[in-house]
Amino acid sequence: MQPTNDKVREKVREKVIEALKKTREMGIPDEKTTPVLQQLMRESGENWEYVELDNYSALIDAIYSHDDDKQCEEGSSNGNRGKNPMVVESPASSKKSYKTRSANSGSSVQVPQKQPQPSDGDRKTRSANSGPSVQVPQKQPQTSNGDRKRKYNNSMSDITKGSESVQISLVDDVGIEEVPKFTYIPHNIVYQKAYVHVSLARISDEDCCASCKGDCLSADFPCACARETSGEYAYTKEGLLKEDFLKTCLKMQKEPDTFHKFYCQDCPLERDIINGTQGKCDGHLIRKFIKECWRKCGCDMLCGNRVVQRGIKCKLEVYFTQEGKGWGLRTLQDLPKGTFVCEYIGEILTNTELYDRNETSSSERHTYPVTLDADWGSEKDLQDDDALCLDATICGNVARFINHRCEDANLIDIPVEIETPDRHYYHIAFFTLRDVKAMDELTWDYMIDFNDKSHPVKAFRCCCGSELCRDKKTKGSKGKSIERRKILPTRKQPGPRAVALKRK
Ligand SMILES: C[S@@+](CC[C@H](N)C(=O)[O-])C[C@H]1O[C@@H](n2cnc3c(N)ncnc32)[C@H](O)[C@@H]1O
Repeated sequence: MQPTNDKVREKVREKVIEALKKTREMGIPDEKTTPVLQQLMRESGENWEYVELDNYSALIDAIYSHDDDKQCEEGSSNGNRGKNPMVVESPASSKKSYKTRSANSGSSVQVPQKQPQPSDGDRKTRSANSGPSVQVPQKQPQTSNGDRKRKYNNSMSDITKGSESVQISLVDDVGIEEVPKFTYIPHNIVYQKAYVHVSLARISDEDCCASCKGDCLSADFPCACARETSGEYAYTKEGLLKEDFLKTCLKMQKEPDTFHKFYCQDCPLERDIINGTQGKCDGHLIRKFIKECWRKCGCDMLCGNRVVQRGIKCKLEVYFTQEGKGWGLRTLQDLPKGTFVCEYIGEILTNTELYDRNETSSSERHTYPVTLDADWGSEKDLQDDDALCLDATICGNVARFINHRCEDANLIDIPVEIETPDRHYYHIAFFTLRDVKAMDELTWDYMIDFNDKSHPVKAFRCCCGSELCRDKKTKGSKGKSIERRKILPTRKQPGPRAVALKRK
């Protein structure tokens, strides 16, 4: 049954009253709020979710922006308006805009905003060659009423610089953070010594479906590429991951001890080069893989067994979280369970290279290396010069912003075999574990054992906010057995960058 117009009007009236109550609390009179609220509603497609977000921060910002614009215009007519001599503008930084977003459509309405007048000389400039960072982050100047700091929405319309088929925006609702410095890459890249052998000759006839045509999912029988998943495709016709597959992958994560494990004689993850010791292997899960059709297959690019290789399709946004986790990733559209979100992309390094990189680089608060399980179960034990990891610190994609959440994260990472028929190198793809609503943060469980006292490096203090957060002071409790990720490489001296998001 449709709600009546009266009911809708009543609901809107209540929402307006709530908004005015909030702005009055901040000493903003209704006559200032009302026109800005009306404009914001028009521009956001009447999206109250956006207006109310973060305790009405978009509305409050818009009111102050409106004030500043007026002051700018007055300054201009007085002949005072001009460029801040302290700011060296990059082409993108000169396009500073106040941005409204529609949570449902993911589309954005740009309201051009004039450069605010400099109140002091504390704006920082950015070099043009430091990755996709094109903003001029500013410290917050005082507003005219002096009691509330003016927020600036540092924003970028597309952090991918056109390298993905969708644009991915970045916003700083808090307004204080520098835009992250990194180079956006849409595909993994070998750093120097990592051995990744891609060649069509390595793909045997049994490892591809050369005789297929069109869409493998529509054929009467599953093709050779479905062999990995017991003769069934991992994807549905709608392009979602199948329920059963998702369930098993999650069970592997939650109850690793109920699955078969491989134990190495000389585990690369337990080597401590500094002390010259070798710990006992904890065992590695033989994980479930997705195998996608690829170049040697006869099907076409729109085949339903090619999802990850077609790249990001969801509307995503990088934003600055309020809980102390730094930047995070959220979806701008509702995502059904089993949706492919993005791959974890970075430079492919050997363990040794990662170790050397960590030794020479300055310590940073956030860490971005993820290990690949690398050939567990193969005949020879892996050495650090062979075992691979993905490091998104310098070069990476949007996945480098996905924060950790203990136990009830909404994403899961699943290994995907595409162009190499072995398990030495593969892709790490993120899929939704349940239906996710627009504007929800996307998170995955890094599987960190926060209680592991024996570990040389303390993981970050977790602020995931989950009721099931593992980073709690559990006196006398050893915590439950989890499939741990550990620091890579183990010979790294304790330091904040040494925590790798490692799966064991
Ligand atoms: C892969 S990065 C995620 C993006 C990062 N927040 C940023 O600003 O670039 C991993 C880092 O984010 C931070 N982080 C992720 N999840 C967190 C959590 N639940 N609590 C606190 N910090 C977290 C930690 O500093 C961690 O080393």
